[in-house]
Amino acid sequence: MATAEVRAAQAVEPVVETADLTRVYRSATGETYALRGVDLVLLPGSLTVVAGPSGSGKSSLLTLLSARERPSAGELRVLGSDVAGASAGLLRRLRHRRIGYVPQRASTGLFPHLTAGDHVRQVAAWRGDRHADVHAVLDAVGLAPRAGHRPATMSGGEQQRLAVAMALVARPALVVADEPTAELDHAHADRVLDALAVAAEEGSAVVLSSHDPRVTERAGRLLRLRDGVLSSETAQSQETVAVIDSAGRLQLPPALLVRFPSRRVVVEADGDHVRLRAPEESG
Ligand SMILES: Nc1ncnc2c1ncn2[C@@H]1O[C@H](COP(=O)(O)OP(=O)(O)OP(=O)(O)O)[C@@H](O)[C@H]1O
Repeated sequence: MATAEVRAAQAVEPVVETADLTRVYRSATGETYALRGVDLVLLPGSLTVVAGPSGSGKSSLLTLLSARERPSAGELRVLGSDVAGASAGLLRRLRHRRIGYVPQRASTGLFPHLTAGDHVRQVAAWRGDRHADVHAVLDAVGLAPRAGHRPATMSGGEQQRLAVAMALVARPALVVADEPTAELDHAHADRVLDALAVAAEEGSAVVLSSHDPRVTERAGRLLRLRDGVLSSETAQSQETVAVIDSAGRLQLPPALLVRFPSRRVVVEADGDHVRLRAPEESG
């Protein structure tokens, strides 16, 4: 008998929801399908790692999830906003106030005239937190001694850690980091991963991309991309956490969905548990 036990928890609003998400780059030489129909839900308090070979679509996915670009097709809701239909102004406010983003090349998000401390203070102000503990945020990524330095006098790894500090200050609801440990030694990579994990524990939805096994093994949830398609998903805990939308619809992960080929389910309530069972075959 096919059954699936789903923890009866309070419905949690997803931070990101995608359906059939597609990204096509068009150029004079033709079209490149970077993402082909990605279905994904990111919940508050989660740490998700996206892995996959070079060119598999990781940066394209993270750019969309951070509301930096619009999808070519499919649905993308970020913090309640439809990214395809939202105005440019609304997306800019969303990015400034509620989304921390670490670009693959950290230097692209830095201002030459600001010190490391000023960068973090500026982002905290965008997020409406003028009393953020800038020293603590820099210290979390091992950058407190560099608070007075400008980007030109910082190494690539220091700039990357500064980008992480800017992404994390004032605890945005969504943190998106594109290979945030690529330029770091093991000790600093661990420190950055610790800081990202703390953000997830404190309620942010954190999603990062990486090739590094040291990063992927720390993922609460590991998604593998291949040729723009999500090829597998692994959760560290064995618990199945599904999403119930406001209309009461339950989205089962693909591994459970196959247990219900008729797309019909018997729902049984038993104390604290709700049990989903495939109906008996008739005739
Ligand atoms: N601006 C662009 N114009 C045209 N094609 C692009 C553009 N950006 C990415 N692509 C293509 O889209 C596909 C996915 O690229 P993407 O950068 O998302 O992969 P990735 O997994 O992040 O790679 P890497 O690990 O090397 O950073 C690749 O085939 C890439 O060449």
